[in-house]
Amino acid sequence: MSQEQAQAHIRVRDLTLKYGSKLIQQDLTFDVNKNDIFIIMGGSGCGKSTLLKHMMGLYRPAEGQVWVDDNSLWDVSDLQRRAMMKNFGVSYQAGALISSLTLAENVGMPLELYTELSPKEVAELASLKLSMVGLAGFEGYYPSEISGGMIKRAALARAIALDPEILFFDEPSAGLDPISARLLDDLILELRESMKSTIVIVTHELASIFSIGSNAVFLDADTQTMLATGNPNQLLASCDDAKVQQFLRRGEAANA
Ligand SMILES: Nc1ncnc2c1ncn2[C@@H]1O[C@H](COP(=O)(O)OP(=O)(O)OP(=O)(O)O)[C@@H](O)[C@H]1O
Repeated sequence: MSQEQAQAHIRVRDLTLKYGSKLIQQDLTFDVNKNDIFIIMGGSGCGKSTLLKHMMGLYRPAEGQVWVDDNSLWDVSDLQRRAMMKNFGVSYQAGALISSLTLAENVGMPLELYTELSPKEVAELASLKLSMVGLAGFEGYYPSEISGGMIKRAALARAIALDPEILFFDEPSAGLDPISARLLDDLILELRESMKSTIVIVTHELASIFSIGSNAVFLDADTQTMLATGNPNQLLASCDDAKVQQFLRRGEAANA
């Protein structure tokens, strides 16, 4: 293995997450490897979205570091951090698309904001990104005119508009029926291959966790820290922690 492969893409070290004085999570230390589909999992309200926002540079941690390659997000200048964040593509659970803009305009927005491309080039690139998520021909549609699954796909197209090295998705398949959720999982796998990106996902969909997750961290609300990290299938097979087992077995007897 070369040295480049040996170093994790994102290294979270001794991270403490707080809102004001309210502690959410502490002592978080784990690695996200290049090309991982890394799942942040855990029960409701344990701090998954909060961790994601800290990893993407939106919130400054109370303690600890988030390293991306050789740079610690909060130990560089604001300018450098913004440059690092240009390599991040983001899709949130809610409000993913602007309803008054067409799909092509939604996807083109980051290109208009962050590049010097001409309107024609923006339109062409937006069209290409839409085709990458199976939405060729839907450039002129408004979000209200397409299905929930297509909206999620368009949100992913917008997240990949700038060819980011790292994609952060918060509950990408929330609210979808199982078949549409499965199709979205397939798409995420395809994007990982075509973009060669590292993907960090918040989800509590067990089907997704097991089918696309290559690596994961489990957060616990009671102890306010992580109880496990690793491949979800391996955690299911060999993690000793009862709460992790209970979660991965959908609440079925942890001692089974
Ligand atoms: N901006 C905020 N200010 C203060 N507290 C917050 C803020 N955002 C979230 N919280 C609190 O932090 C805790 C963790 O929230 P977070 O949304 O990160 O959890 P989660 O694991 O993603 O939850 P869910 O699975 O229900 O979406 C919750 O108690 C929540 O109420």
